[in-house]
Amino acid sequence: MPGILVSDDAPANTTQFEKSKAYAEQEDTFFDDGREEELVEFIQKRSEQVSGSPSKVLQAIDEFARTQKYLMNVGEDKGKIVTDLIREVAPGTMIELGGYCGYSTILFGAAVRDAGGKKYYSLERSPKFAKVITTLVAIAGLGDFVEVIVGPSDEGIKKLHAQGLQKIEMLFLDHYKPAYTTDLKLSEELGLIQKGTVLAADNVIKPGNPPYLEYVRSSVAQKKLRLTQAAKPDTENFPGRAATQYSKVEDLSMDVKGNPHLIYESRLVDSFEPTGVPDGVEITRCLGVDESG
Ligand SMILES: C[S@@+](CC[C@H](N)C(=O)[O-])C[C@H]1O[C@@H](n2cnc3c(N)ncnc32)[C@H](O)[C@@H]1O
Repeated sequence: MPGILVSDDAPANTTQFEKSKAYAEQEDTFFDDGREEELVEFIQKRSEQVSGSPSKVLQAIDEFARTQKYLMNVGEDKGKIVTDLIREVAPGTMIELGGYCGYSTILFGAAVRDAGGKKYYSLERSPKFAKVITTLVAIAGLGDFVEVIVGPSDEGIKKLHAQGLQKIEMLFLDHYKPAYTTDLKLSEELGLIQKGTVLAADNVIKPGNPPYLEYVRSSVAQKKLRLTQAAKPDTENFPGRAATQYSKVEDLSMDVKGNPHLIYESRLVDSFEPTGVPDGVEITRCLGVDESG
């Protein structure tokens, strides 16, 4: 494929992609066409060998995506960026937006558990995919550690807040691309984003997420100024089919303003999609609140 750096032996997260590990190419229709059920069958057939081992279940999911059909997982290279961060932050709880078949759920759930954490929440809109996550998480032995919350992410965030969640320690954003910004602003309004909160956002290069990058890289003054201007729909400025990626444009509230006083420090970590296509993870840390008014 053009534009892809390849090597047979480079380790993950260097400037090169190890092509022997590439997933099957992404087709025009690349999810919800029966492949998720095929994956469950593939893993269940191997359950004796992989049961109770997150890393073995992940290897089996990778094997399916390499030899059978593409899966829209975060993959090994970008996954390592986030697991390294989990080891550093050691969050008590972590939330992901968009769980799909549970690859990130198992990879990051195990990392949070191994770092001494208490719970991993996976917010997944599709009841069918939520069932796949629950099945594979149970095979990996993480059934008691992971809670899957079925429904749109904004409802899941509000539910967790209503149940007493006071702060988001770590958030992985990997769902409907325009909802990254809206859900972050909602979390800000609920007071869940505080000094020390760490955000990891997938796919900020492929397919890209210009509104999210603009928001987390803005100063407090820039965010305050933008609030005085007319609001733009969150589906604007998306490349290709990113805005409609999950079959239809989701309803996103235009009323969510966020908290412009939160100070962020944000940086891109370059990496690769599991197919070898260049992508990156945006890592954002909340440094506190600007009290100057
Ligand atoms: C790219 S996949 C997630 C991949 C997963 N994080 C992994 O790496 O294994 C995106 C998922 O987000 C889900 N999704 C889309 N919009 C959503 C929303 N508003 N709330 C929750 N989940 C959503 C889709 O159903 C899909 O399963």
